[in-house]
Amino acid sequence: MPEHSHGNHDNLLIAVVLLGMGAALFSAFLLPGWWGPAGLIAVYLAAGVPTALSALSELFRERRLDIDLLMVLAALAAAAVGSALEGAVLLTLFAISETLETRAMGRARRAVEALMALRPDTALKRQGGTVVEVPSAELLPGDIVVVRPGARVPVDGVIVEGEASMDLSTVTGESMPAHKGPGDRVFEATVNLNGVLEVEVSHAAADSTVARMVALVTEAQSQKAPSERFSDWFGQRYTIAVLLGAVAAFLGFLATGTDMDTALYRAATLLVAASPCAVVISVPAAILSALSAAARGGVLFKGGGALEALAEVRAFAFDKTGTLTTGRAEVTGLHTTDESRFLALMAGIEAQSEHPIADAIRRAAAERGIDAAGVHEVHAHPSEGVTGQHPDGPLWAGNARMAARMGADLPHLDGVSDGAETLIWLGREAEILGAVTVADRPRDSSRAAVTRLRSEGLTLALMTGDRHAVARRIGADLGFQETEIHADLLPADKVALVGDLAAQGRVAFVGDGVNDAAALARADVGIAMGAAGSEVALQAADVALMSNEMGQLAAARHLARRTARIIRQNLIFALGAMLVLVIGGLFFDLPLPLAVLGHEGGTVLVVLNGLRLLADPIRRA
Ligand SMILES: Nc1ncnc2c1ncn2[C@@H]1O[C@H](COP(=O)(O)OP(=O)(O)OP(=O)(O)O)[C@@H](O)[C@H]1O
Ligand SMILES: [Zn+2]
Repeated sequence: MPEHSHGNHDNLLIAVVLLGMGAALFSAFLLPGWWGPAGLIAVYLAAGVPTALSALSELFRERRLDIDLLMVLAALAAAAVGSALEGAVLLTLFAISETLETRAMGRARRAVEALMALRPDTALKRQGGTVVEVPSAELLPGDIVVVRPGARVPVDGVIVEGEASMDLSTVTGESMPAHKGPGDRVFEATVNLNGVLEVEVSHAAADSTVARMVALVTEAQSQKAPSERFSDWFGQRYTIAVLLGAVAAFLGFLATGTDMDTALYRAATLLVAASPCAVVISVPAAILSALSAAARGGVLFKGGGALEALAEVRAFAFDKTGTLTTGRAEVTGLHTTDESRFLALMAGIEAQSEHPIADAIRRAAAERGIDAAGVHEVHAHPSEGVTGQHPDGPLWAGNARMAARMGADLPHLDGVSDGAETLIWLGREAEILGAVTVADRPRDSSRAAVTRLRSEGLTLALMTGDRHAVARRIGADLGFQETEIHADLLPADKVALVGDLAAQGRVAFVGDGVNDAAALARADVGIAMGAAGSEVALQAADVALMSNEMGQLAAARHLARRTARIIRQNLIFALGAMLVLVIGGLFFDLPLPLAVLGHEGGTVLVVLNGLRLLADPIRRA
């Protein structure tokens, strides 16, 4: 809690404060004795001195006026006019509420670190013919570990043998188990429900997905959201104003004939009544909780700013491939005279590409037992295709735009050229060697998510580098209207379109981090899907959905809006309470202990209200 950095009242100090307060009250109301003054001194020393010291050091070192200084001043003023007991009540309640706040905020902050505790300490590592138990931290990429049924996976890796249902909820927030088999990635801390797996380690424990999630959230929590910057700024200005106001009120009371002691007491009451602790802590309490709740549901916000921006988004723009669609394309047709040579060249030129199209082509070749030809000097041309050198001469593979760049005239292929599947041509300079159609299908969760966002009155857009016919087929399937579908886009076109949307309000761009980093960056909120295991997506976005579950999008937006609502509630409540207390102090002789109770009680209440977000069930929304 750097901004509300009340001194750290540790347990011992709190115990001394409570004991001292007990003694002072006992002496005041039951049996007077030396323990009364001793108790008061104990309270002032244990609660006041550490706070005063840290506030003074902040004042001189960072030139910041800590709100807590107001509390100490008020307590001293109370003591000066002979109301030391009331000053002690103030310090005691202050110390208690500080402790509660610190605990609560710590809980919100550490909710994500709890994920770390789920990582198994040891792993069963295969060594020759046997299996030995080793510390997970010592596993290296390439090691093979055995994961028994019911066990948590000790590292990030790829399954080499075995199949199992896996509970991925710790990473993705999805409660439905997923089936995983050879070649699939598995993540540290997820649970193998029923199979025996052999997993090849891909990352050391220190840079596993879970470790990176925790690091990202911790980083996010340390960043200030815009409204947080406001409440800080407000806290600073306002603290000075309160100090001056109390002095003015003191002089005012004197001028209107109040005696010295009463005037000082009432000024001290005002100091407490008007101090803005609750206002300052309203925002961080809500944001810390929301960031943690989201992360446990598999949604990583890169900071409070992303959370606040998402609450205000008016338009969602979607990338198609790998976002609305599964990104696992299939080759659906070959149009060539020599299929094996064609596929060998295609697989060769696409050997390095990470585009889903390339993956589909490589799989199609592998299924037919065709080896990829050796193609060198391969260059990717975003949104067009790839070029390379084969011993027989240069090669290119790509769409109509790529063909045009090569000066090739495209033949008309009946039922294909005007079909609704992605069409990739293979050519050598101006000569066409053949074509392949590739189709991808919408994710199961896309339609419901799109419908839901639309029903909430948001503007939607589909943006793709693919051709119109494909975009229209997928778009219509998902309920996009003709005018919302934009195809044949270059990455720069996506950026420009996002800019157009941004003219009407905040825009979120939802992508997969492949070829759309610029649009993700241009949008007010860049959201990456399927970020578990994809470094690019994690880096490029403001919000990363660990799973491929589109439903998380609406859930994340709900959490963001709920956070904004709770922040608003908190601010209104905090300002309202302050107003009531100040009016009480100015006109109704509000006793100091009541002002303190109202002040500290209000502060604790806004923290607890913020903490409600910690329970937000993002994964079920
Ligand atoms: N490696 C590649 N091989 C062949 N063609 C490619 C390759 N990369 C891109 N293309 C061509 O460029 C088009 C646009 O690609 P781009 O990556 O911009 O969009 P996309 O990922 O297919 O779709 P979206 O924009 O919806 O994500 C593809 O449809 C394809 O025709
Ligand atoms: Zn306070």
